[in-house]
Amino acid sequence: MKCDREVGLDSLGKSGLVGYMSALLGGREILIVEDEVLLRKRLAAYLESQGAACTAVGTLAEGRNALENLPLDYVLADVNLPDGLGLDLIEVAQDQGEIPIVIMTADGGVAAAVDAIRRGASDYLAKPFDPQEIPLVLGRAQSGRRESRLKRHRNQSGRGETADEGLFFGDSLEVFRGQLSKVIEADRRLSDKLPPVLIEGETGTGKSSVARWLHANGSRSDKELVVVNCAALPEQLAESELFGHEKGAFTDAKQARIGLFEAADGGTLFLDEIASLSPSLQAKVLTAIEEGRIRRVGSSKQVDINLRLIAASNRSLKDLSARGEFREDLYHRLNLLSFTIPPLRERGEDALRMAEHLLKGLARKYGYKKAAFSERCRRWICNYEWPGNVRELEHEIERALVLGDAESLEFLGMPNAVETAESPNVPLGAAGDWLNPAWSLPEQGFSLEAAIDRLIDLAIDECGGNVSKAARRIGVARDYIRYRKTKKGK
Ligand SMILES: Nc1ncnc2c1ncn2[C@@H]1O[C@H](COP(=O)(O)OP(=O)(O)OP(=O)(O)O)[C@@H](O)[C@H]1O
Repeated sequence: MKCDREVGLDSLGKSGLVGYMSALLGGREILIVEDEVLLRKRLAAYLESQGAACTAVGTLAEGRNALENLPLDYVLADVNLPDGLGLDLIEVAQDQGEIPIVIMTADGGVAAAVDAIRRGASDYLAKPFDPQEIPLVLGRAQSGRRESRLKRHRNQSGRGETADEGLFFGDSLEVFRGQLSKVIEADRRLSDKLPPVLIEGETGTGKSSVARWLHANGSRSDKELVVVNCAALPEQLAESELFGHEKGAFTDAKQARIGLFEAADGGTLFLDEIASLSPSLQAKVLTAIEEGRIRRVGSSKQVDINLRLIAASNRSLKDLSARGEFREDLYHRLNLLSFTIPPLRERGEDALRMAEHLLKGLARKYGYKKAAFSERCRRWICNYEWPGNVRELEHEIERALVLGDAESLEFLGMPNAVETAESPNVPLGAAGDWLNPAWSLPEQGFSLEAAIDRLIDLAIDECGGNVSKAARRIGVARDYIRYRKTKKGK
């Protein structure tokens, strides 16, 4: 965490560095708490030469007093002070409006540095250090503070209307919303060891959106949400991506790295398309959930983790496990709190309400004050099958808004005469229909994008979740499937 490892002084260039320092330190009030007189004076002289105003003291009591009474921007504190530990100032700095505090540790004081960060220090400087490092460390501390503020702000607003605003439930998902609220209530009571949640539904029905909603409205919203598209994980690296690895665990493991489970510790891990994981990884995920522990690749040690796991699948895990294509034990573990989001075509008039909700957001995004669907388009929204579900609807609206007449929106490929609500629905969503040679393009149009996605899903499904095999089966590169999946995930 020493600054020159992340932001090289050289990389700023001399004039850039001078500008950077004066912008950072000019007019700033900095408290130095250091009992070594010479170092204290040197630091103060350097910071003042950069335009900062310094208060330099030598004891914990003086440091506490200054923190409680002066309007400070930053604090630099030594660990060992004659009357106690400088680490005790971390809490005081936080109470005084989260003033960034950097701890100066003695030579080789790694344990103190780790302790300092754990207790909430912004960063540390290991002695001896070059005073020129200070502005960079303080700069990082300042942006870290900004980020945590922003995050808190987002979470606070996400807890109320804003999180709801993004997601439209409507009448058809009202029961579902009630169930999700119950999960959130139960979470608040449990606080620890939250049971996993499974969300199933066709592609584009909103599984990822619901996972984000659950996180944003839940008790862990101030912690990380780590999203993993299991279908896009490179096969050979999937285990180390999920669980991390030790240095030298495999040829390219030049450094030890934590995995996504550890990254999500304390927060939420969302495993999208969980059925794409190999059986051996499914077993490891099960162990992680049940024991609350993971093991990095190449390590003999286990690491405790405490997270909320949300898994999603656009294929029924029950069916897959009945066919032996998904581990039954993992399915049962996930099935405890499971929800299925219905496809858009089964949500009745909510399809139109959803379209209006999406249009509102998109019109705002593109700066349209007035935007509305044509009457024909409204009928089309109610009649069409929407095999790509909400995603397809959203893309159609966005395309129409950008390319067409915003005040009377029409979708590309919409037939001239849109039937009334009584017209029969053509089952565009089923894989067999458009693969059948006797099939012809239906009057009301057809989504090629959704057809490609469906074909890919079908291939993955038939190849037991093995993406490489699926790619060979439909004659495309594995990367193409990953590209489509990543594109969809956006
Ligand atoms: N209830 C909803 N309200 C508002 N927007 C929604 C809703 N459901 C889905 N969307 C939008 O539809 C798009 C697709 O949703 P999402 O990615 O959550 O679907 P998904 O089921 O996870 O898809 P996939 O199975 O392909 O991963 C997103 O842009 C999302 O914002």
